[in-house]
Amino acid sequence: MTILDLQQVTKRFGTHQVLQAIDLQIQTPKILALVAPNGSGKSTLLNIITNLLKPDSGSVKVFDHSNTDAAIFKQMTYLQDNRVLFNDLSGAAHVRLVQDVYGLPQSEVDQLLARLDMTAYIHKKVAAYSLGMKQHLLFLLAILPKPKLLLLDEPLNGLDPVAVRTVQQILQELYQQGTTILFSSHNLAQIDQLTDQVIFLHGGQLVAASTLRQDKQHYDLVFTDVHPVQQYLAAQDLAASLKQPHKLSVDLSASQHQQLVTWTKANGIEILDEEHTTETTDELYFHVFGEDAHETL
Ligand SMILES: Nc1ncnc2c1ncn2[C@@H]1O[C@H](COP(=O)(O)OP(=O)(O)OP(=O)(O)O)[C@@H](O)[C@H]1O
Repeated sequence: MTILDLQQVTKRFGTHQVLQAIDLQIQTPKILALVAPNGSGKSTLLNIITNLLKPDSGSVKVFDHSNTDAAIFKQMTYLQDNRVLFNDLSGAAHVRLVQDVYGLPQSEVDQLLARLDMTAYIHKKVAAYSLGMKQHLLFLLAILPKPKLLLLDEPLNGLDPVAVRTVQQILQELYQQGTTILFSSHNLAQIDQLTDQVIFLHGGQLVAASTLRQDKQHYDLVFTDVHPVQQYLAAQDLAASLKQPHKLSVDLSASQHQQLVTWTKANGIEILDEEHTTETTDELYFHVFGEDAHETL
Protein backbone atom coordinates (compact mmCIF):
# COMPACT_ATOMS: atom_id res chain seq x y z
CA MET A 1 0.00 0.00 0.00
CA THR A 2 1.28 3.46 -0.88
CA ILE A 3 0.92 5.93 1.98
CA LEU A 4 0.91 9.03 -0.19
CA ASP A 5 0.98 9.28 -3.96
CA LEU A 6 1.03 12.62 -5.74
CA GLN A 7 1.14 12.52 -9.51
CA GLN A 8 1.83 15.60 -11.62
CA VAL A 9 0.09 18.00 -9.23
CA THR A 10 -0.04 21.57 -10.51
CA LYS A 11 -1.54 24.71 -9.01
CA ARG A 12 -1.59 28.25 -10.24
CA PHE A 13 -3.02 31.40 -8.61
CA GLY A 14 -3.65 33.91 -11.40
CA THR A 15 -0.42 34.00 -13.36
CA HIS A 16 1.61 32.64 -10.44
CA GLN A 17 2.48 28.97 -11.03
CA VAL A 18 2.91 27.81 -7.43
CA LEU A 19 3.20 24.05 -7.99
CA GLN A 20 4.58 22.54 -11.17
CA ALA A 21 4.01 18.86 -11.89
CA ILE A 22 4.71 17.67 -8.35
CA ASP A 23 5.37 13.94 -7.94
CA LEU A 24 5.75 12.51 -4.46
CA GLN A 25 5.45 8.91 -3.36
CA ILE A 26 5.77 7.72 0.22
CA GLN A 27 5.89 3.95 0.49
CA THR A 28 7.12 3.35 4.04
CA PRO A 29 6.57 5.29 7.28
CA LYS A 30 8.97 8.18 7.70
CA ILE A 31 9.32 11.69 9.06
CA LEU A 32 9.60 14.03 6.12
CA ALA A 33 10.24 17.78 6.37
CA LEU A 34 8.97 20.15 3.69
CA VAL A 35 11.19 23.22 3.46
CA ALA A 36 11.03 26.39 1.35
CA PRO A 37 11.08 30.16 1.69
CA ASN A 38 7.86 32.02 2.58
CA GLY A 39 5.23 32.01 -0.10
CA SER A 40 6.69 29.04 -1.99
CA GLY A 41 3.60 26.85 -1.81
CA LYS A 42 4.12 24.60 1.24
CA SER A 43 0.64 25.28 2.66
CA THR A 44 -0.83 25.07 -0.83
CA LEU A 45 0.65 21.60 -1.23
CA LEU A 46 -0.58 20.42 2.19
CA ASN A 47 -4.03 21.91 1.47
CA ILE A 48 -4.15 20.02 -1.83
CA ILE A 49 -3.16 16.74 -0.18
CA THR A 50 -5.99 17.15 2.32
CA ASN A 51 -8.47 18.18 -0.40
CA LEU A 52 -9.03 21.64 1.10
CA LEU A 53 -7.84 22.96 -2.23
CA LYS A 54 -8.27 21.47 -5.69
CA PRO A 55 -5.20 21.15 -7.91
CA ASP A 56 -5.49 22.47 -11.46
CA SER A 57 -4.33 19.05 -12.65
CA GLY A 58 -2.81 15.87 -11.29
CA SER A 59 -3.98 13.36 -8.71
CA VAL A 60 -3.56 12.74 -5.00
CA LYS A 61 -4.00 9.35 -3.37
CA VAL A 62 -3.80 8.63 0.34
CA PHE A 63 -3.51 4.95 1.33
CA ASP A 64 -4.45 4.04 -2.25
CA HIS A 65 -7.71 6.04 -2.07
CA SER A 66 -8.46 9.30 -3.81
CA ASN A 67 -8.13 12.19 -1.37
CA THR A 68 -11.75 13.08 -2.17
CA ASP A 69 -12.78 9.93 -0.29
CA ALA A 70 -13.85 11.12 3.17
CA ALA A 71 -12.89 7.74 4.66
CA ILE A 72 -9.19 8.65 4.47
CA PHE A 73 -9.69 11.17 7.26
CA LYS A 74 -10.00 8.25 9.68
CA GLN A 75 -6.29 7.75 9.07
CA MET A 76 -5.02 11.21 8.17
CA THR A 77 -5.06 14.41 10.22
CA TYR A 78 -3.79 17.88 9.43
CA LEU A 79 -2.48 20.64 11.67
CA GLN A 80 -3.22 23.91 9.87
CA ASP A 81 -2.68 27.42 11.07
CA ASN A 82 -4.63 28.63 14.08
CA ARG A 83 -7.33 30.40 12.07
CA VAL A 84 -9.20 27.09 12.04
CA LEU A 85 -9.82 27.34 15.81
CA PHE A 86 -13.09 28.75 17.17
CA ASN A 87 -12.38 31.74 19.40
CA ASP A 88 -15.66 31.42 21.33
CA LEU A 89 -15.06 27.79 22.24
CA SER A 90 -12.72 26.48 24.92
CA GLY A 91 -9.85 24.17 24.14
CA ALA A 92 -11.79 21.43 25.93
CA ALA A 93 -14.77 21.92 23.59
CA HIS A 94 -12.46 21.50 20.59
CA VAL A 95 -11.04 18.34 22.14
CA ARG A 96 -14.56 16.96 22.77
CA LEU A 97 -15.45 17.44 19.09
CA VAL A 98 -12.46 15.34 18.01
CA GLN A 99 -13.03 12.86 20.84
CA ASP A 100 -16.64 12.28 19.75
CA VAL A 101 -15.79 11.88 16.06
CA TYR A 102 -13.01 9.38 16.72
CA GLY A 103 -14.43 7.76 19.88
CA LEU A 104 -11.38 8.39 22.03
CA PRO A 105 -11.23 7.45 25.73
CA GLN A 106 -10.92 10.29 28.24
CA SER A 107 -7.84 8.68 29.83
CA GLU A 108 -5.84 9.15 26.61
CA VAL A 109 -6.95 12.77 26.34
CA ASP A 110 -6.00 13.47 29.98
CA GLN A 111 -2.62 11.86 29.52
CA LEU A 112 -1.78 14.06 26.55
CA LEU A 113 -3.16 17.19 28.22
CA ALA A 114 -0.80 16.57 31.14
CA ARG A 115 2.14 15.76 28.90
CA LEU A 116 1.64 18.93 26.88
CA ASP A 117 1.11 20.93 30.10
CA MET A 118 -2.30 22.19 28.94
CA THR A 119 -4.52 21.40 31.94
CA ALA A 120 -4.27 24.93 33.39
CA TYR A 121 -5.88 26.58 30.34
CA ILE A 122 -7.77 23.88 28.46
CA HIS A 123 -11.14 25.12 29.85
CA LYS A 124 -10.49 28.74 28.84
CA LYS A 125 -11.83 30.14 25.58
CA VAL A 126 -9.42 30.07 22.67
CA ALA A 127 -9.81 33.86 22.36
CA ALA A 128 -7.68 34.13 25.51
CA TYR A 129 -4.94 31.83 24.24
CA SER A 130 -1.42 32.93 23.35
CA LEU A 131 0.11 31.84 20.03
CA GLY A 132 1.93 28.99 21.80
CA MET A 133 -1.26 27.82 23.57
CA LYS A 134 -3.11 27.74 20.24
CA GLN A 135 -0.25 25.79 18.73
CA HIS A 136 -0.45 23.26 21.58
CA LEU A 137 -4.18 22.86 21.01
CA LEU A 138 -3.76 22.41 17.26
CA PHE A 139 -1.08 19.80 17.88
CA LEU A 140 -3.21 17.94 20.41
CA LEU A 141 -6.20 17.87 18.04
CA ALA A 142 -4.02 16.53 15.23
CA ILE A 143 -2.40 13.71 17.22
CA LEU A 144 -5.37 12.61 19.34
CA PRO A 145 -6.79 10.30 16.64
CA LYS A 146 -3.39 8.54 16.31
CA PRO A 147 -3.37 9.01 12.55
CA LYS A 148 -1.37 6.83 10.18
CA LEU A 149 -0.53 9.97 8.17
CA LEU A 150 0.03 13.21 10.06
CA LEU A 151 0.42 16.47 8.14
CA LEU A 152 1.65 19.47 10.06
CA ASP A 153 2.00 23.03 8.78
CA GLU A 154 4.68 24.63 10.97
CA PRO A 155 3.94 22.62 14.13
CA LEU A 156 6.84 24.09 16.12
CA ASN A 157 5.87 27.69 15.44
CA GLY A 158 5.60 29.80 18.59
CA LEU A 159 6.59 27.00 20.97
CA ASP A 160 9.09 27.51 23.78
CA PRO A 161 12.13 25.19 23.90
CA VAL A 162 10.57 22.79 26.43
CA ALA A 163 7.42 22.48 24.32
CA VAL A 164 9.50 21.99 21.16
CA ARG A 165 11.24 19.08 22.84
CA THR A 166 7.96 17.51 24.02
CA VAL A 167 6.42 17.84 20.55
CA GLN A 168 9.55 16.35 18.95
CA GLN A 169 9.44 13.42 21.38
CA ILE A 170 5.76 12.76 20.69
CA LEU A 171 6.37 12.90 16.93
CA GLN A 172 9.23 10.41 17.26
CA GLU A 173 7.00 8.08 19.31
CA LEU A 174 4.21 8.30 16.73
CA TYR A 175 6.71 7.54 13.98
CA GLN A 176 8.01 4.53 15.92
CA GLN A 177 4.41 3.31 16.15
CA GLY A 178 4.11 3.49 12.36
CA THR A 179 2.81 7.01 11.67
CA THR A 180 4.13 8.85 8.64
CA ILE A 181 4.73 12.51 9.37
CA LEU A 182 4.98 15.23 6.74
CA PHE A 183 5.62 18.65 8.23
CA SER A 184 6.66 22.08 7.06
CA SER A 185 9.04 24.21 9.06
CA HIS A 186 11.38 27.15 8.77
CA ASN A 187 13.50 26.13 11.71
CA LEU A 188 16.27 24.16 10.04
CA ALA A 189 18.09 23.20 13.24
CA GLN A 190 14.86 21.77 14.70
CA ILE A 191 14.35 19.81 11.49
CA ASP A 192 17.77 18.19 11.81
CA GLN A 193 16.86 17.11 15.35
CA LEU A 194 13.77 15.34 14.02
CA THR A 195 14.76 13.87 10.70
CA ASP A 196 17.36 13.69 7.97
CA GLN A 197 14.63 13.29 5.35
CA VAL A 198 14.02 16.70 3.87
CA ILE A 199 12.37 17.86 0.68
CA PHE A 200 12.79 21.37 -0.64
CA LEU A 201 10.03 23.05 -2.63
CA HIS A 202 11.92 25.09 -5.18
CA GLY A 203 10.43 26.81 -8.20
CA GLY A 204 7.22 24.82 -7.74
CA GLN A 205 9.06 21.48 -7.76
CA LEU A 206 10.26 19.11 -5.08
CA VAL A 207 13.97 18.44 -4.59
CA ALA A 208 14.94 15.69 -2.14
CA ALA A 209 17.80 16.72 0.12
CA SER A 210 19.03 13.12 0.06
CA THR A 211 19.86 13.45 -3.63
CA LEU A 212 21.84 16.61 -2.90
CA ARG A 213 23.51 15.06 0.12
CA GLN A 214 24.47 11.94 -1.79
CA ASP A 215 25.60 14.12 -4.62
CA LYS A 216 28.20 16.21 -2.80
CA GLN A 217 30.00 16.12 0.49
CA HIS A 218 32.32 18.66 2.00
CA TYR A 219 35.96 17.48 2.15
CA ASP A 220 38.96 18.88 4.02
CA LEU A 221 42.05 17.21 2.56
CA VAL A 222 45.73 17.51 3.44
CA PHE A 223 48.20 16.68 0.64
CA THR A 224 51.97 16.24 0.51
CA ASP A 225 51.97 18.63 -2.45
CA VAL A 226 48.93 20.88 -2.76
CA HIS A 227 49.74 22.97 -5.83
CA PRO A 228 49.25 20.27 -8.53
CA VAL A 229 46.01 19.22 -6.80
CA GLN A 230 44.72 22.81 -7.05
CA GLN A 231 45.50 22.76 -10.77
CA TYR A 232 43.82 19.37 -11.20
CA LEU A 233 40.63 20.52 -9.39
CA ALA A 234 40.53 23.80 -11.35
CA ALA A 235 40.78 21.82 -14.59
CA GLN A 236 37.76 19.77 -13.40
CA ASP A 237 35.83 23.01 -12.72
CA LEU A 238 35.78 22.26 -8.98
CA ALA A 239 36.10 25.23 -6.64
CA ALA A 240 38.60 24.45 -3.90
CA SER A 241 39.84 26.82 -1.22
CA LEU A 242 43.24 26.67 0.41
CA LYS A 243 42.75 26.52 4.19
CA GLN A 244 46.32 25.91 5.30
CA PRO A 245 49.57 25.53 3.30
CA HIS A 246 48.76 21.86 2.55
CA LYS A 247 45.01 21.75 3.21
CA LEU A 248 42.21 22.18 0.69
CA SER A 249 38.45 22.43 1.22
CA VAL A 250 36.28 21.24 -1.62
CA ASP A 251 32.78 19.84 -2.28
CA LEU A 252 32.96 16.53 -4.14
CA SER A 253 30.58 13.82 -5.27
CA ALA A 254 31.56 10.23 -4.49
CA SER A 255 32.82 9.69 -8.04
CA GLN A 256 34.75 13.00 -8.06
CA HIS A 257 36.36 11.97 -4.78
CA GLN A 258 37.29 8.56 -6.20
CA GLN A 259 38.79 10.19 -9.29
CA LEU A 260 40.82 12.56 -7.13
CA VAL A 261 42.19 9.67 -5.05
CA THR A 262 43.14 7.79 -8.24
CA TRP A 263 44.74 10.90 -9.72
CA THR A 264 46.83 11.66 -6.60
CA LYS A 265 48.15 8.06 -6.51
CA ALA A 266 49.04 8.19 -10.20
CA ASN A 267 50.90 11.46 -9.61
CA GLY A 268 52.83 10.43 -6.51
CA ILE A 269 50.90 12.74 -4.16
CA GLU A 270 49.78 11.40 -0.79
CA ILE A 271 46.61 12.34 1.03
CA LEU A 272 47.87 12.79 4.60
CA ASP A 273 44.54 13.57 6.22
CA GLU A 274 40.92 13.57 5.15
CA GLU A 275 37.71 14.69 6.86
CA HIS A 276 34.34 14.91 5.25
CA THR A 277 31.04 16.22 6.52
CA THR A 278 27.51 15.91 5.27
CA GLU A 279 25.84 19.25 4.69
CA THR A 280 23.29 20.29 7.31
CA THR A 281 19.79 21.23 6.20
CA ASP A 282 20.76 24.85 6.82
CA GLU A 283 23.71 24.58 4.40
CA LEU A 284 21.61 22.71 1.86
CA TYR A 285 18.91 25.38 2.10
CA PHE A 286 21.29 28.09 0.98
CA HIS A 287 22.73 25.72 -1.59
CA VAL A 288 19.24 25.26 -3.10
CA PHE A 289 17.74 28.72 -2.66
CA GLY A 290 20.86 30.89 -2.69
CA GLU A 291 21.13 34.24 -0.93
CA ASP A 292 17.62 35.30 -2.06
CA ALA A 293 16.31 32.84 0.48
CA HIS A 294 17.97 34.80 3.27
CA GLU A 295 15.61 37.72 2.73
CA THR A 296 12.50 35.56 2.82
CA LEU A 297 13.42 33.68 5.99
N1 LIG B 1 -6.12 31.55 -2.19
C1 LIG B 1 -5.09 32.15 -2.79
N2 LIG B 1 -5.27 33.07 -3.75
C2 LIG B 1 -4.23 33.66 -4.38
N3 LIG B 1 -2.95 33.40 -4.09
C3 LIG B 1 -2.70 32.50 -3.13
C4 LIG B 1 -3.74 31.83 -2.42
N4 LIG B 1 -3.18 30.98 -1.53
C5 LIG B 1 -1.85 31.12 -1.68
N5 LIG B 1 -1.56 32.02 -2.64
C6 LIG B 1 -0.21 32.42 -3.10
O1 LIG B 1 0.49 31.22 -3.41
C7 LIG B 1 1.84 31.30 -2.99
C8 LIG B 1 2.14 30.15 -2.05
O2 LIG B 1 1.47 30.36 -0.82
P1 LIG B 1 1.61 29.33 0.39
O3 LIG B 1 0.80 29.88 1.52
O4 LIG B 1 1.27 27.97 -0.08
O5 LIG B 1 3.16 29.41 0.70
P2 LIG B 1 3.99 28.86 1.96
O6 LIG B 1 5.23 28.26 1.39
O7 LIG B 1 3.14 28.01 2.82
O8 LIG B 1 4.35 30.21 2.70
P3 LIG B 1 4.71 30.52 4.26
O9 LIG B 1 6.04 29.90 4.52
O10 LIG B 1 4.77 32.00 4.28
O11 LIG B 1 3.60 29.95 5.10
C9 LIG B 1 2.00 32.69 -2.37
O12 LIG B 1 2.53 33.55 -3.34
C10 LIG B 1 0.59 33.09 -2.00
O13 LIG B 1 0.43 34.47 -2.05
